[in-house]
Amino acid sequence: MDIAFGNPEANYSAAELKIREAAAEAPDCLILPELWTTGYDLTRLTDIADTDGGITKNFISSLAKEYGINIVAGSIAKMNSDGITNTMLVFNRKGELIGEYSKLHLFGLMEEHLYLQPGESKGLFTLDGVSSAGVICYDIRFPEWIRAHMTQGAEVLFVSAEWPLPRLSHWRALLISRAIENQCYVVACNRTGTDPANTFAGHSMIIDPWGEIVCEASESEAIVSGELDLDKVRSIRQQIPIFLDRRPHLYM
Ligand SMILES: NC(=O)CCC(=O)C(=O)O
Repeated sequence: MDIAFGNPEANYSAAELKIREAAAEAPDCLILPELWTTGYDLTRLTDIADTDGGITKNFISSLAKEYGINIVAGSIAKMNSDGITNTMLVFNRKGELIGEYSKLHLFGLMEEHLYLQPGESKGLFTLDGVSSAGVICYDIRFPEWIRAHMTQGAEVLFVSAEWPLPRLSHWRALLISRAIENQCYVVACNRTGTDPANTFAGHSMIIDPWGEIVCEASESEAIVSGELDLDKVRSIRQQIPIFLDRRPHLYM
């Protein structure tokens, strides 16, 4: 989706329409992009961040429950007692909040470090019995961070992003690499449109554990969908058993 700069009201309305449109197809899971309620209006976050994520939690929880779908609700600027974090919220089919992950690596080029606090813990959660991980945008440049999730059994990596167009080739290459090296599905959602500083790349995509693209959007707004065959993860992990062949005691 495109994101209205610093305008949560407009973004909740737009997201609701899109969620209802996508939910009509009865998917198992939906994913939204990074900072979808505010965009990168960082200088105004103290006014527009969501306190404890309360508004977004109620909003997404009721949609997840209404349609009986899992929602990886991208990330939002969440106002906490000790600052603002860029936080992913994950809801199950009952509308229960089952995962919360704050972006670990803040992206200096977009001045995140000046306005946001980094997270301190992993983004692991289980959806419909599937062990999954969620990370945010710049995090995909840190393969060791993704690996730390995969060694704990994750089979699907969800990525929410606001990734700019000039680095579209990095977006695609990094996501495909994370899928191949971890033999996992990558389900990645990136915003489209522009803000005062950037034009964004779109190209939300799903990649299978062999590195093949299951579906990919263009630079325009779109709802793209694909099917995940988890047996594929398991058979590739048996065929080329990288998790057994690792020699981590020599890696430091
Ligand atoms: N929002 C982000 O974290 C952007 C990361 C990015 O553009 C990159 O090149 O890395």
